Amino acid sequence: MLMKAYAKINISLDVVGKREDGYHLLKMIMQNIDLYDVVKVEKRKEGITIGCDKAYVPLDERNIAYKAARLFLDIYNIDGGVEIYINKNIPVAAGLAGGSTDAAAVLKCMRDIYEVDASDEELMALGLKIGADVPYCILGGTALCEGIGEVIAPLKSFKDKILVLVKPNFGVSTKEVYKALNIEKIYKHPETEKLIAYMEVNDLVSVSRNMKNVLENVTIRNNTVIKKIKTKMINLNALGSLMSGSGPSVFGFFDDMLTAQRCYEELKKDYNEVFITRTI
Ligand SMILES: C[C@](O)(CO)[C@H](O)COP(=O)(O)OP(=O)(O)OC[C@H]1O[C@@H](n2ccc(N)nc2=O)[C@H](O)[C@@H]1O
Ligand SMILES: Nc1ncnc2c1ncn2[C@@H]1O[C@H](COP(=O)(O)OP(=O)(O)OP(=O)(O)O)[C@@H](O)[C@H]1O
Repeated sequence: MLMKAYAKINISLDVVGKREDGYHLLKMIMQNIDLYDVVKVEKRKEGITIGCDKAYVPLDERNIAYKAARLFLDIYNIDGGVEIYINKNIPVAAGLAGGSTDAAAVLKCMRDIYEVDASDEELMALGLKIGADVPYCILGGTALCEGIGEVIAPLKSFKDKILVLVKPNFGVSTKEVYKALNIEKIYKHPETEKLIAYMEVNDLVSVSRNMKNVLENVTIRNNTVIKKIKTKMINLNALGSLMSGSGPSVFGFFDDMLTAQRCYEELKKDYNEVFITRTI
């Protein structure tokens, strides 16, 4: 079975508290984009094997898709295995939920191929054991995510918005970014309700001007290139530009394809991983 596993961007990301176990309480607007890995899952008599077309992705139990398969087999008491192959197009350690979306696709494929009668909610609860972004990746689309990411309310679709996405030539550790955040020192929080209202009336200009991610300043502190990309995008007529998740990927929204194309061409001169895509 083949499945597209879509990347996400954060149109906003707010941290509103901290749990006793150190996990942060969030309020964020998540949005799928038309950039995806292709995940192939096939039934096997026993064992879990992972293959991938990119050498830098781990192929053993460190792969989050492996963890998803292991958990699924254990929880549903399945006497069998799977062979997984990932065509990796989503940049890694990028703030785009690349691993989480693969894990979500594996859970959904295994539900089908092993004919397990599990609801999306049940799969989301299972996904949460693997990572905080996995429940959203199971549902996808446009959504407000709270809790540590697992309390999900679907929002009106915000599809077909053009964006340019740049992944600078380094990755960041989500764990380290959250560790370096001082909640008391968050200077400006996103106005999430206002953003949702703009999204509901498809007002891309106002959404772009008000996007905010409180992790941005943390990641920028050690990686000034993020600021540089944001400025360049704005100078190339992006309506607004923001870092996604814990970074370091940066995206900018555009009114039209021609302007986006121009920005894409310029950024391509300096960065290897540049994409022109749409929200879906
Ligand atoms: C930055 C985001 O991508 C925004 O969607 C997510 O919050 C991160 O989700 P994720 O990568 O699936 O996170 P996990 O794999 O569960 O956790 C990685 C690390 O990030 C930190 N973490 C994650 C989620 C959260 N709500 N609070 C946290 O403090 C924890 O230290 C954890 O050890
Ligand atoms: N299937 C997978 N795809 C990509 N990376 C994976 C996968 N499984 C494990 N990893 C490892 O997970 C780490 C984080 O990669 P990932 O691409 O998921 O980060 P991310 O996009 O920043 O995630 P998030 O936005 O959820 O924080 C990397 O160090 C990578 O080696």
